[in-house]
Amino acid sequence: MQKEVDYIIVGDGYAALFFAHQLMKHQKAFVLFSDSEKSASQISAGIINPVVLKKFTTFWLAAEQIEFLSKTLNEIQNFTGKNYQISENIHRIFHDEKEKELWLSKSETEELAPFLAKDFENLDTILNPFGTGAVKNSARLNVEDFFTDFNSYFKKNGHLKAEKFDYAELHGLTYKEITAKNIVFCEGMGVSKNPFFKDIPVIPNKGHHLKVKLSVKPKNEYTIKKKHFLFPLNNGLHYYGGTYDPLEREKEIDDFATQQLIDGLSEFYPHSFEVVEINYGFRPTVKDRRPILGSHAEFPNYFIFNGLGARGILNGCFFADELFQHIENGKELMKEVDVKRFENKKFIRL
Ligand SMILES: Cc1cc2nc3c(=O)[nH]c(=O)nc-3n(C[C@H](O)[C@H](O)[C@H](O)COP(=O)(O)OP(=O)(O)OC[C@H]3O[C@@H](n4cnc5c(N)ncnc54)[C@H](O)[C@@H]3O)c2cc1C
Repeated sequence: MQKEVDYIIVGDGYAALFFAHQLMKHQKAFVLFSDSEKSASQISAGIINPVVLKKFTTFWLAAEQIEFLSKTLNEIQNFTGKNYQISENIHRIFHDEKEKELWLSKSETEELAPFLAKDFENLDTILNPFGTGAVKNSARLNVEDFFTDFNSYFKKNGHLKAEKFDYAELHGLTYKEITAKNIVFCEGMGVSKNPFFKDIPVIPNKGHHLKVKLSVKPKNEYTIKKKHFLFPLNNGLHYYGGTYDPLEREKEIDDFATQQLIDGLSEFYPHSFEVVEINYGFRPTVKDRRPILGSHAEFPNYFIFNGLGARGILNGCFFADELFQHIENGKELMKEVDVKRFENKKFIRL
């Protein structure tokens, strides 16, 4: 039987789920295609962080994105019954006194005052001779429950198509038995197989994380950051990651990245730990570090939502609304994120 919907969403990561939430909120009919592969989103740390922790700077729209995420997670709670925000601030371990001074001076600036706490702390169990600084307004997403619950919600409400979207079966706005008004492609690095958007320059940046069993657990369970993030999971294990391995493209675990993580953790965790699990994923990144949104030049009802980079949660949440407002209400896209910025470049065939 033929089915008519407002939207088809292709993909099941942060881009797809935050866009789906906009559709749920505005009572639009939709189906979402999920190929059930573990997405980069599902292996992400879930860190919500307004500060670049190498240089102690903030980034484009950080404050607006943090505020919007909090509002959105409250709205999502109305559908799934849970709020996935874990309000645990990041504690950045200082490498030396100089870094501490830099943090302090930055915390006086108008831009960073809302984010950099001035009272330093010394944490138990780990090595932090120069102390740690807390990032105010940082938090964490309960990644596992977020994806499990959305999946159940989609199943229960008839939104989920648990299959790979086969581009050859798409004819205009009809896909097999489904006809849609719009199609939003949210495939992360899977975009390279999409005949309509494959030439958009989305670049993979591979990342690994470990799940570890710590022999001595910190008394206060903060999110701790030195080279990577360490934080507790629900099951007694800790998450440690992730690496940035931009030159790696193989779909397998890299020994080098694994060792980098073991060394990184050993640097500040002086007790024994056991590596229980290793995972990897590919961040969809863009050279200009801006997401990619907008419609296809020839097929105006085909949309791309990609390029979320290392900030899938903040970018995904904020720009899902931008894209929805653009499609439904004709709101102009910010030029920084509009897919049109790639038009007229010779490597693009839009
Ligand atoms: C180790 C690591 C740690 C990270 N930590 C954080 C973090 O702490 N905070 C943060 O904000 N971000 C983090 N990120 C970045 C974040 O994961 C990405 O920005 C985000 O996952 C991108 O989301 P996406 O929805 O665009 O793509 P993806 O998460 O890759 O999702 C796309 C999905 O679509 C599916 N798909 C593709 N083609 C098809 C098709 N034809 N049919 C059906 N399904 C299809 C894919 O299989 C995939 O499941 C991390 C990334 C990594 C690798």
